[in-house]
Amino acid sequence: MESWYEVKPSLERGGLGVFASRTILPGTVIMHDPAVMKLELKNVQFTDEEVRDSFNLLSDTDKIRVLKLHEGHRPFITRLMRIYKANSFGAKGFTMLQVDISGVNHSCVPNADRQDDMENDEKTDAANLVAIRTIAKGEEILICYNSNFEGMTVTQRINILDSYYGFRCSCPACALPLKERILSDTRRQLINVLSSKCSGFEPLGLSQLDHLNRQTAENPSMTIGLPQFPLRVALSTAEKTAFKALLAELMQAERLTNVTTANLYREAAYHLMQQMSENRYILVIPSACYVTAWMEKAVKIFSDITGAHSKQTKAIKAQWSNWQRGEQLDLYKYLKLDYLQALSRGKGVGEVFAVHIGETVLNAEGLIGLKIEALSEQMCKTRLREGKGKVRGSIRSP
Ligand SMILES: C[S@@+](CC[C@H](N)C(=O)[O-])C[C@H]1O[C@@H](n2cnc3c(N)ncnc32)[C@H](O)[C@@H]1O
Repeated sequence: MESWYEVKPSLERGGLGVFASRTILPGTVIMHDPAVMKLELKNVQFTDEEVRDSFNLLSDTDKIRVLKLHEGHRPFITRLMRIYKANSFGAKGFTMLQVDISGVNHSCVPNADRQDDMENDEKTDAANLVAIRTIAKGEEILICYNSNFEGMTVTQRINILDSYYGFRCSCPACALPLKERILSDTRRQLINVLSSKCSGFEPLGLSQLDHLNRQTAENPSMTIGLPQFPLRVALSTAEKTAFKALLAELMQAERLTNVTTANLYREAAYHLMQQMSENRYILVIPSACYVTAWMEKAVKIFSDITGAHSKQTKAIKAQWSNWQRGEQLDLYKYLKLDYLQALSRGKGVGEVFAVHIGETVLNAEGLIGLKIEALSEQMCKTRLREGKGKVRGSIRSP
């Protein structure tokens, strides 16, 4: 099969870069690249001897491939260590060198992602280069070199890229005019707080990166990575809902939309449904609106990124229609809100905020229907306080 890419000089970034040789759709595996070297991070850092011993195990062809790689500027004594540091990627307790993927340049708003290869759910030592949006023929393929960049300000990203990779990033997120940059920095700081909390950790302390430079970069305190501490207090379901929805919105505003963003919307919708199911007999309309809007966003992102007919898009659509069969959402789907609004205005309810779902009744034609009562926000609060929406008997999870 014709290759998806070609390696050639990158006029915009200097050195070599990897370019799309034809249009690449989101989700495409552009490269599958087995690791040629893998080092365990036993004592935080590995030694020159460990790098050399690992290199000596390579075939002659692979040795030549490694020695051709970019050497970087960092002050290590041996050339092998400089090459390894400039081109390897960290993966929990290990670092690995995948020669072809290491030729891909960086952007803080990438169009591709380097992902660990999973075969039958088992992590292999290979990595895949996967398109995360449509990449036009001739466009440079770019990945983000640091998995924490989403939550870092422009200064923090610039300091890391200069200190460890020796270049100044000119991507759209780093080249923003001052006013927009301040806004973007604020969003990124919020992303750091929310993404840490949503993964069960206190936010990463990033302030030391504001003063990082090439001199301080090699201090052991800088190279051990940022420590993460588990959350002191676990998040409530309401916090999970709000944090995940806000995080997804911030990722979208920063043009970082990816499959994780879609999953955040899906999880926010799920947590909100969990809260709704605590008062199964009261349907709060804004809650149903949010669940619907978030699930529609999740479906759209999966469809945009992985394709309208991909396995992932089909799975999330199936999940959404399954959830819509849950009692409250099912009712929301069929509620004629305009009709309810007109009816309730006549009765002095004003804006319909919620409906109280009563028992099944027979109507004039003898047909079975649900007795639905429109509630204003105030009435809804009173009913909830009185526990009138509470589940009687067993509860079906969303
Ligand atoms: C892993 S190598 C990538 C391939 C490299 N361009 C080459 O010619 O082999 C990393 C180095 O590429 C360069 N680089 C990567 N992304 C860049 C960018 N956005 N702008 C300028 N230089 C970049 C830097 O010199 C960096 O240290």
